[in-house]
Amino acid sequence: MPCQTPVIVALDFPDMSAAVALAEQLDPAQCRVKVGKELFTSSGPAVIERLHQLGFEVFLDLKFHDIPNTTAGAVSAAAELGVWMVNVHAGGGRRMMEACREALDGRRGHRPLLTAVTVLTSLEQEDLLEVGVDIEPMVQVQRLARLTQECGLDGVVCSAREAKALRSALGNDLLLVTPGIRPVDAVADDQRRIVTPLQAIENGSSYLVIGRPITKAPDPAQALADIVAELSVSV
Ligand SMILES: O=c1ccn([C@@H]2O[C@H](COP(=O)(O)O)[C@@H](O)[C@H]2O)c(=O)[nH]1
Repeated sequence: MPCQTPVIVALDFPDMSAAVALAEQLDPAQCRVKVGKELFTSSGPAVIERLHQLGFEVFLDLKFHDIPNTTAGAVSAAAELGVWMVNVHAGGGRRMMEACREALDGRRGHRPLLTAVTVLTSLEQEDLLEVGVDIEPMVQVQRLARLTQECGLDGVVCSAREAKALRSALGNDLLLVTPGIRPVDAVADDQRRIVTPLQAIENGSSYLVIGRPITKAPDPAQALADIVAELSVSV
């Protein structure tokens, strides 16, 4: 059965056996899964294949950021793996994002969704200032989201704090993929621009990326079920 919820569980584990052990506790009808830099670096395409065998759609979250030719090749390689979504950094610029979109459009067969990271959810205004971006995260996110939309990508990765403003500025077609999700009683960890699951949906998020509040819970399946139950009043 295809996934019925907007939840994407981040499988941030050091190896394939730990990631698969967690995934086996989850139901592919209740969530998609995300493979990031740690897991993919340790395990490679084999972990994607195994997660597909378990019935999950996979978001390959490698946040490619390089020159256009290199990045277009990387997203094409991700498409070969059959992943559901792949992403780049919007900070790579217009020509990079257009090259990636064109590479996927020119493919035969499976085409993953292509999204671009705007401002990482671990960053706040002081962090941006230190790297020479002297504006609020909200303004920088809107600037990069507009550029992403102009380049014809499917969506952006942002905080759900920015979702409402993006919906009014850019409409309903752009997918808003939002990490930094924390249930009310959860710790923020290294995240800074956090939002609860229900508030994220109310703000206009398309997908909620949730890692530690589920994967580090005593009962991950129950933690996921609790979040899905919270959302079912609004989805
Ligand atoms: O801006 C971003 C982009 C990606 N992420 C990724 O999402 C998960 C969040 O995990 P939590 O344990 O729920 O904090 C993680 O894999 C990040 O690499 C993000 O947090 N923010």
